[in-house]
Amino acid sequence: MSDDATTGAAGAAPEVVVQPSADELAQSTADRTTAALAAAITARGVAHLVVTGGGILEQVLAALAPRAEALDWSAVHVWWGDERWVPADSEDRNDRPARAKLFDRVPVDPAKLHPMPAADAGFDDAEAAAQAYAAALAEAADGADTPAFDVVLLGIGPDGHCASLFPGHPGTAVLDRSVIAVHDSPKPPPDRLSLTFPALDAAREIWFVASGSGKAEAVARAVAGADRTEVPSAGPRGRERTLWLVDEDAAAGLES
Ligand SMILES: O=C(O)[C@H](O)[C@@H](O)[C@H](O)[C@H](O)COP(=O)(O)O
Repeated sequence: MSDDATTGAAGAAPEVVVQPSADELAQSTADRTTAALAAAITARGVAHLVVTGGGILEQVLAALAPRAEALDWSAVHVWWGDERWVPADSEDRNDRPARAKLFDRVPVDPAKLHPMPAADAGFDDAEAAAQAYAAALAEAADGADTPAFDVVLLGIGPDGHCASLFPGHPGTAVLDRSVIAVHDSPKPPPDRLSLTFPALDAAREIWFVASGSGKAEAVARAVAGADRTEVPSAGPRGRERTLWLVDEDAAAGLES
């Protein structure tokens, strides 16, 4: 991975877009996602989307389903930014609501749907599963470690985490891999898989989506450019765009 990719220094400065409510945030983010993926397909014949778990992101995925006709979903690769290290049928899996709200409802190519491995998928441990996911990313990447994701949709925790990169956790210091196993996560369940900063920084566009007053302080610290080992959401920056898509409650701590 290059120095630029590891530091994020070359990434785009954050831009903030505020919507009046969570519903308007979900609807407008779905419109924006549809347009960005369609533009990627027009330009390159293929699009790479990264999704994660979380309440507002589930609303965004649900809002994408009725817009399916505006997009050639068969040309979209879907990757996960993080996943909980639990069995495939666990309610805790991030891919379950994502499939139920969107990917079971649109004509995505099953070969282009890339869930992170489940804990009962036959890997020795989460580390081996992380390596396998890194290999799948590299295989789709034309010589790089990861595809240049067209859109990465990230939620943010009240503590400032994104994906499964948590404040002060060892994962925030990993620069030599695209995927890590995470243990002792402060947010349950404790064992997870996550993309790393270098993998996220390789994206064309990173979009944080945040709703509610519980996120206001973390949003303000991240947008102000806190140390990413302390406020991980301050870290990832898209090469072309870093967008903060927030509702008024989540924007409450931002300077106007
Ligand atoms: O696996 C996870 O727990 C998520 O990927 C996590 O990073 C999530 O996106 C944020 O915690 C925001 O979640 P909420 O929107 O539900 O607060």
